[in-house]
Amino acid sequence: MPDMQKRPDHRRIPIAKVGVKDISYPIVVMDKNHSLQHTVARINMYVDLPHHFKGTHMSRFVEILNRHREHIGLDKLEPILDEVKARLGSASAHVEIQFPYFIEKKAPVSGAKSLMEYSCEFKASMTDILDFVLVVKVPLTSLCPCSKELSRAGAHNQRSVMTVRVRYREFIWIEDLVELIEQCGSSPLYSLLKREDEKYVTEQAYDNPRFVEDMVREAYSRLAAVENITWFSVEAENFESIHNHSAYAAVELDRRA
Ligand SMILES: Nc1nc2c(ncn2[C@@H]2O[C@H](COP(=O)(O)OP(=O)(O)OP(=O)(O)O)[C@@H](O)[C@H]2O)c(=O)[nH]1
Repeated sequence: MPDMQKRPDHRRIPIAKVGVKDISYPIVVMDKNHSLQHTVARINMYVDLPHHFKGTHMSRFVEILNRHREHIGLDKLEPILDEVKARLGSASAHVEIQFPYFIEKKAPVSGAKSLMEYSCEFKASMTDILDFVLVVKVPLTSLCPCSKELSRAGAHNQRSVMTVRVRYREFIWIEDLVELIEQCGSSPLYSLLKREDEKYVTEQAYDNPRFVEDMVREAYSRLAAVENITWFSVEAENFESIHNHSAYAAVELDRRA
């Protein structure tokens, strides 16, 4: 059969990333409290393509995933990227694994247990050495300090999402990152709250007003104190309840030298 992908291309334009996107696939993630957690990811896999080839071999990405199907997790990223580079004959390879991760939380007063979902991502690239970034999105409540100061009663508050990205030397638990980031808003979120919990989190948020700037500065201080983290970025987006737009802030620290 003819193989179009192998044919030459004469435009002299190399492609930085080409591959497959949004493959739904079961994976296994290390769970701090239950050793392993099975979840379903959306996976993207890319390679670079030199200018002289017409196309890449899309089927080979999926073949490689299938070869590791028994256990696709953090420890498999390096072997998968090595294999992608070798099978596709590329100089670089990238894999992005986005998945929902569940953490059991206890309501602050009643102790009622519930599962909270956190959107996470493993982003790994390989040229000569592996570059790995862990991404975790943490939803929070934020309450506006300005509104609290100005208003005779109440203060506007909203759901916020903080996105933390880290590079590190030694393994970091998703649970520990979530716990660190949850300290940075006005109050954490829970899936299940009884009335006594609702009173508690409402008052907690009122007692801890935070601008979006306060949230990223708080996260910066806490993450910078963790020596194991070599690079991080933090974004906060507050889905304002008095505006039809969001308040946003971002910070970054790079200690790789
Ligand atoms: N490169 C490329 N392939 C595409 C695209 N859209 C669909 N495909 C299909 O991806 C399929 C798999 O390609 P290959 O991996 O080269 O398949 P193959 O030649 O059977 O496999 P190998 O022998 O391992 O190369 C082909 O049927 C392509 O038509 C595209 O935009 N670019």
